[in-house]
Amino acid sequence: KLSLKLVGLPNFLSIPAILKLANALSLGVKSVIYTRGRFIFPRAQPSPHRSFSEEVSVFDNHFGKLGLVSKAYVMGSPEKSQKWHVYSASAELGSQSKPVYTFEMFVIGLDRKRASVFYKTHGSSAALMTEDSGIRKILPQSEICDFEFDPCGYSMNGIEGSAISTIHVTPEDGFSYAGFEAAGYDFEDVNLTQLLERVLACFQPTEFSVAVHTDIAGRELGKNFPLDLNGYHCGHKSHEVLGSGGSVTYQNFDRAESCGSPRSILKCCWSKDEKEVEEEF
Ligand SMILES: C[S@@+](CC[C@H](N)C(=O)[O-])C[C@H]1O[C@@H](n2cnc3c(N)ncnc32)[C@H](O)[C@@H]1O
Repeated sequence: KLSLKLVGLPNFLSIPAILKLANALSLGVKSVIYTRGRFIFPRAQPSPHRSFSEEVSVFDNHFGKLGLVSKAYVMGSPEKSQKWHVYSASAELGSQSKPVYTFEMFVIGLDRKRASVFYKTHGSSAALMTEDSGIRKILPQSEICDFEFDPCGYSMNGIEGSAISTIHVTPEDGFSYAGFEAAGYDFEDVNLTQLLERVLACFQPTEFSVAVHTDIAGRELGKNFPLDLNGYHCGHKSHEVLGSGGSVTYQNFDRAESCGSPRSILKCCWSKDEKEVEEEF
């Protein structure tokens, strides 16, 4: 299994190189899944990243030749600009008995104080950012390799047995966002709602979306998740069955303007003058 997280501009040039290396090891492709958020300033992007259909045709060109059958979806509310694009291609229906779950969160509009942790200073370090942001507490048993960018920004990869996690933070005010992904965890052991709340506590975003992917049909976790989340309004929820027999559940959330509940882990301290990322369609 090979997992690539591409932050910023996706780069598909690695696909032929990966297929060539796999071929040299006599490894075939059983299934492929590609997910991405919305297209921001699509006309300013180089081909094939101006639209999802362009990206899908590149994937189909590579994986169709290998006999994989593909499906592509755009998930999310028609009223929301935030979307979840999913491309899936597979050679056969999954035959394993234990599902592999992937949990992805995309948070937008970070609380300024939380975002300030991810700015390089004289005394800062990636390890301190991991501690001070609360990222260390998200999956406390994981081994973390973290990196601080100059003048700001943060990335980490975590590993815990066969499970992995990754976080990438763009803290610049006005267009701040962060991505979190955890794959290979047994979400019967790791409570998904608590995991989600630990990620939210690090960033306290104005808006976020969650996607839960399972590679086996009928083993969805996302259907009744999250049950109850204080401080946020649940938005549109969508569910798609993938060609491989797996599925994706996707949901948007917006911060409630008043969150007086004593159970809330979130502070209502966002400023209304923070603007959403501008975009073109
Ligand atoms: C978390 S990084 C994304 C890095 C991504 N994992 C990569 O390898 O390109 C994005 C944040 O780091 C900042 N940054 C600083 N130097 C950068 C660089 N050389 N490449 C990418 N991002 C950089 C950006 O302004 C942004 O806030």
